[in-house]
Amino acid sequence: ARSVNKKAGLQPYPLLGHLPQFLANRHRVMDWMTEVLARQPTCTLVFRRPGAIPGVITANPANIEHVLRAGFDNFPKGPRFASLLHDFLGRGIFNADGEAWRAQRKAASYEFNTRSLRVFVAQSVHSELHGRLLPLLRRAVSSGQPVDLQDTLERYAFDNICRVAFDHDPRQLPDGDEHGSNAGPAAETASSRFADAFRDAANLSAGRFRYAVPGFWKIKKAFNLGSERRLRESIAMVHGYADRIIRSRRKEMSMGCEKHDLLSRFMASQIDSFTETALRDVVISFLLAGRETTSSALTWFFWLLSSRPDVERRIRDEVAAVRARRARSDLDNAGFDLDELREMHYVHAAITESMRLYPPVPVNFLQAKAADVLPDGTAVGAGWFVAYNSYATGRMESVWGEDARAYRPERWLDTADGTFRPESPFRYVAFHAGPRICLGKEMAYIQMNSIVACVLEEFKLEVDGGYRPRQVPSLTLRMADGLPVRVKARGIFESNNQN
Ligand code: HEM
Repeated sequence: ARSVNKKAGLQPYPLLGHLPQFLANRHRVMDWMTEVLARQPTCTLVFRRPGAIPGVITANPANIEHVLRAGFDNFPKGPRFASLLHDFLGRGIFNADGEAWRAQRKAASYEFNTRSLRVFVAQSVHSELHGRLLPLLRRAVSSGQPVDLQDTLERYAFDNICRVAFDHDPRQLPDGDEHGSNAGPAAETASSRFADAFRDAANLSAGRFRYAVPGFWKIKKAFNLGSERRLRESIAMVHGYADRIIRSRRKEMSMGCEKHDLLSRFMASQIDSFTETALRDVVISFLLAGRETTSSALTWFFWLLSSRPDVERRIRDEVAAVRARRARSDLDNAGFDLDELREMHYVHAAITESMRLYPPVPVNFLQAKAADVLPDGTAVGAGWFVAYNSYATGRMESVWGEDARAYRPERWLDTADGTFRPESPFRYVAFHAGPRICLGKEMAYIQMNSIVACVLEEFKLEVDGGYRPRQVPSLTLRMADGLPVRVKARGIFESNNQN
């Protein structure tokens, strides 16, 4: 009787609150939350655990709009969230509130909106794609060895975001002419140690969110034990490495060297107001934001696509049509420029639709400063957490209609002219919404659309039909065992109508 009841929603146990139901469903927490929220009268649950302050979890767009926009100042990330990530991120944009956040947001928004950054991003995406990712897939075709697509895309994204954030190349994917394993550099280098330490620091920091006894990590930290010791070591490695890059960049810039990456732009415009530690915090926040998000999005996308030849065919048709419209002088250009990517409405819709069902950031926590009442009437106490669940919101029939669970890129296209129609960001909350909406959204789409167009033009990625990925909701939604794919070349003479 205490499980989900259609009328009354999920009932808490005396003393134990919702903890027993939560623990019983831990292995499928996102789908469980979706079922629970779908049965709540307003897609919102007051969540109770013994000995902890309650909180609200919602998949209701009106509530989401309230906490992310109208009530923005009352719903910061808050000290609880900030303390978990502070050792790693300091007061970088991702982990800051109030004035510290506002100043960084203002400076970063300006830089993210320049055309020159967009061009620099497109160049970095192009060289990583054509110089490394596509050659790696060609080698996988020849060797017949399966590739872990999730790992490969994470390496791709890390190389890419490091270049964009501070013009550094950690070489997580080997160059096109380097042979050896399918992914990963042959020898351990300072760069690969940095990348490994970054991965550990991100995973171990995320692990702090998962303790059954919430503050237990603080005791381990005080005694420098186990995961907290490893976290301390990996953070020291990441910080030391980033500090060295920042110091040498300062020298280069004082000698008049002009660079286009985010760190150099920040240094050029904010040189007086940002200390070296503040610059490092900003860079690390960017690396974290760009590392696992696009790779998570594309991993789920390619998995969905592997059972949808109809969608794959429409993507290939659209990409071929864009190529066919090219002027003769451009025929040798292997990639797609920004204008061509903008013409690919179906590609854009197919990726967007995939993130509706598998948002890279599946849940996001805020903390109420003062008591408030949400638009659906839910009362929130001071200090409570308020989480919006993007995974559940993307699957609510009350938001998306009866076919909410179906993967249907067409729902994003104008029926008259086939152009992409954006949704309200409070219904489609994959990129967050309101004043803190993701700064890298456009950059992410340049990267994702380019990869999808170029990979599907040349290859077919096959996934074993029985493969059911297990989800790990870390900071991002990942597959516990990666995504093994077999890479097949598309024949040169293959018609677009075959898959
Ligand atoms: C598919 C790809 C991506 C998705 C789905 C995504 C999603 C999000 C979400 C949900 C947030 C809010 C997180 C929070 O407040 O806790 C966010 C913030 C942010 N994202 Fe993205 N992101 C993506 C790619 C990127 C990339 C490539 C960058 C490049 C640096 C980036 C930069 C940022 C930054 C700087 C913030 C913090 C904004 C602020 O707090 O003012 N994102 N993103």
